[in-house]
Amino acid sequence: MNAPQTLTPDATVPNVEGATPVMAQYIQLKAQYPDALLLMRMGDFYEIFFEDAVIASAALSLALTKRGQFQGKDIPLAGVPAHAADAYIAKLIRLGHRVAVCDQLEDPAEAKKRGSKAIVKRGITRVVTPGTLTEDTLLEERGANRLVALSSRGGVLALAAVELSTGDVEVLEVAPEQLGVQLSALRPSESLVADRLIQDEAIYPLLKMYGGVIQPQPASLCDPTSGEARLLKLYGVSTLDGFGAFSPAEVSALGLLAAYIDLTQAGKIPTLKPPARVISNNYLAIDAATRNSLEIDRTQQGKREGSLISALDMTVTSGGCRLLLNRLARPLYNPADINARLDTIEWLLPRRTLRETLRHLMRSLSDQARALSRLSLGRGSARDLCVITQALTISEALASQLNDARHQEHDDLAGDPPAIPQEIDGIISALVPSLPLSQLRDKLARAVVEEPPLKLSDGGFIRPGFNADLDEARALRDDSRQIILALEQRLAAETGIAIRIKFNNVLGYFIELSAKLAEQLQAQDTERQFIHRQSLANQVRFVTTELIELDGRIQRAAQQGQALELDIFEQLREEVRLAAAEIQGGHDAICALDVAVANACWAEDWDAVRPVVDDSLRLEISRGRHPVVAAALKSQGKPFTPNDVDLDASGAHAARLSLVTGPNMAGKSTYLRQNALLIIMAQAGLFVPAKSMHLGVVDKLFSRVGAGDDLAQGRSTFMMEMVETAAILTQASERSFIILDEIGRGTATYDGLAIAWASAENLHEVIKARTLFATHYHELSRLEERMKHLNNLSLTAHEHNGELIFLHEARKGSADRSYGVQVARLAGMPPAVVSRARDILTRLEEENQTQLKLDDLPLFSASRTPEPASFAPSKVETMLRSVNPDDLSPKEALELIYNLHKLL
Ligand SMILES: Nc1ncnc2c1ncn2[C@@H]1O[C@H](COP(=O)(O)OP(=O)(O)OP(=O)(O)O)[C@@H](O)[C@H]1O
Repeated sequence: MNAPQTLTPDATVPNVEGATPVMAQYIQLKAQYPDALLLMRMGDFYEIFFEDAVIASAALSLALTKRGQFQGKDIPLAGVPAHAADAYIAKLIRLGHRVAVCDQLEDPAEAKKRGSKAIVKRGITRVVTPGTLTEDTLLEERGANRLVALSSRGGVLALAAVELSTGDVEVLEVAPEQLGVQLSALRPSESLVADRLIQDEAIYPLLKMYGGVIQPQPASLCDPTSGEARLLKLYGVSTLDGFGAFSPAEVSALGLLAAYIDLTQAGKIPTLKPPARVISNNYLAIDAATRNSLEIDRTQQGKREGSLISALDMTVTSGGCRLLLNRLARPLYNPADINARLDTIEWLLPRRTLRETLRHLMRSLSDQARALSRLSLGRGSARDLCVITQALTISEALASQLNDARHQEHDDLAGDPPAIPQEIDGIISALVPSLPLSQLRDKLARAVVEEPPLKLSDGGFIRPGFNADLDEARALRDDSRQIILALEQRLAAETGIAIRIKFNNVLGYFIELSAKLAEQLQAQDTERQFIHRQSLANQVRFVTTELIELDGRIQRAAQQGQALELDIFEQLREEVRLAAAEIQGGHDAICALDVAVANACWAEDWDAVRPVVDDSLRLEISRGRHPVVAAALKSQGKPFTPNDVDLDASGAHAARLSLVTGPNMAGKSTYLRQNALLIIMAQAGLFVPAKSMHLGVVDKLFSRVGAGDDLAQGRSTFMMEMVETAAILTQASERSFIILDEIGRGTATYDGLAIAWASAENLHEVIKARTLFATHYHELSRLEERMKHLNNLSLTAHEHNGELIFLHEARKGSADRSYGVQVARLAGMPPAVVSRARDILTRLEEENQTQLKLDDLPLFSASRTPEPASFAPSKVETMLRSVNPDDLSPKEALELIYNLHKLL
């Protein structure tokens, strides 16, 4: 990752003395964006000069040459062909650079009219940064690309996020200890952060880990009043009230986004949805370490393959896939909202033919959201218009399929029509276009050819018959070509020489003859009809007055045709832009439909069921399966053993904490993770791989499963383990779900056992959350006798003729041994080491080294001594630390006092 740099236009006037006009233009533009690599369009190339050329040539393996001198030194030069620029830009972005793209703002012919020395007008058309990409070629198809802004006002921290390619904007207030949860859920590619917050010791490491490329922002940009003004401009509204009430911190963060969009899009305004205010309490909180260890969207090695999403994803559109990812990244908390999603899947599940038809229709869709965003940013091509047309047509077809299914039911069943899920109802209304939108769709279909060229400049994308003026210009151009042909034939007949008329961009139309024929022509051309234009090695080129005239006519017709096409494109683009909100609504509906259909298909394939989700404190799963491990085993033709879990935080119907023991490799980790993953799926509103599941919603999910070293932060494995366990013990509530795998194993046996024991007691007695606690400390199983709401589970294995057989079955009771030595043998340890280990083990067991007098210990509650003085900063201290008194207005200072008071 690059070191943070500022990306702000610089107003300093550079010294261009002695530079050629083009170089002066380059230097002036570059001075405005000193931190971005400047690519300047010159003809068919984007040229890069000076230091940028050196950097880009090394990064892109380009030849580094020179062009002229400036202030007595050679000017380094590198260049990339304009048609391939996107690929080069993508590479630079991936390497952490920012790229300012400078384009020609007029036709070079226009510049020539101002005089032979006049240079073409050029300007920065956009600054490409990781979080503001919109080009398909630069984006990951199935992932979100977010830009976030982090700001604080009056002691309140706020995060705003935008996904430019789909127009989604979110904003939320976030408690400092929840920043990791929220950042890791958003996974931004780029973060705009108020300068002051970067200095904050608690915040910077989180940004470094989850924030993507960090862009510090000066305090002046964080001011909420100017932020509000920028937002009003961005949304084209006169007040933000229509979007809801935002706190000064939220407005400040949104204002940072607005400023950056303005800067990087060179003033072009994207069509964004109104900012959605995220209430963190409406979602299941999953902290970053838990998210990592559960491998929701990628494995710990960073791969999609092997993650939860890769096992579940049967979506057929990229927007649907992004939505599924979002839903898994941020599962819901409110049972009613969860059940609304589940209703949809339940409705779709038995309707297999309908599902197949819907999938078939959706499969042919291109990425409509991204096409729309390009069009609103003044980019995009005729192909993007086709994407919109096709999406609107398919939307209607999808709506009519859903409607038919609804009516069919009505006909099939006597009496009242069955209730259709609310979500499906909403999807249908969003998919049926309003009259103006369906008229726009028809117009687009009439206007744009079926397969338009990639680039607008290639022309030919408007259908014949759509615009009379265009048809006329084209007819003239085509007729003229006929006339050229006729002229060629006439001249050939007149001269007796096989005249060939050719065309190039420099000369226009010309006659080209071999040197020998040219000599013959000139010899017989007494009237000097043929004017010499150019001599090449073997060819000579001529023109005639008639040919020059014709050339002019043809070029004018072609230019007029092209200009007309571009005009029509602009008009259509504007009409699409004006209809953007409705088009986006339809797109969102398709994504939701895709996710629901995909999960219904997945549920059918995997025999998944609808979880019963309510506000109890239960977790009861019968024959649950790990979605990823079961799929991996199935692909190897191996079975997966389903397992049950039964927990109740209230302790009324089942244990609150299950201690899971069992030999190595017996499946403890798989069992723990499987239950956490099923909770995530259920709260994301998805069917789950089990025979049945009853879940009282979980507020926070914690997983402490095999942490790795975090050497970058100077934390050892054991330290990481303790940091994560501490986070659980301080943040979990009765409504949380916790999985703890072998805590305490990274230190000496007694220390580890003592920590594991005390943690288990604390979870049972104080936190009272539903917990699965896997351990190799078999001594802990004795806790079952001492604690009312704790039970023992074990994953068993049999030893048969020296062979270990794993049953992978979670049963009541505890395991007596770990079979570690046998597992070491299975892993291929040298036989001598295994045999020696066996001897040592027997000896140790005989000596009963770990036999402790633990039964004499008083219970946790009884042994609790007064809490030692806490060294961690209090919430009041944290809030005070996060403000800079000099930044506060009197109103904000007052607000801060109120916020501090609330913490008491
Ligand atoms: N329910 C199951 N059905 C079938 N195979 C399973 C099941 N659970 C686990 N396995 C297989 O057993 C292997 C080991 O499982 P896991 O890592 O969960 O064991 P463990 O008890 O946590 O081991 P250790 O104590 O050594 O960390 C898995 O990779 C998987 O292939």
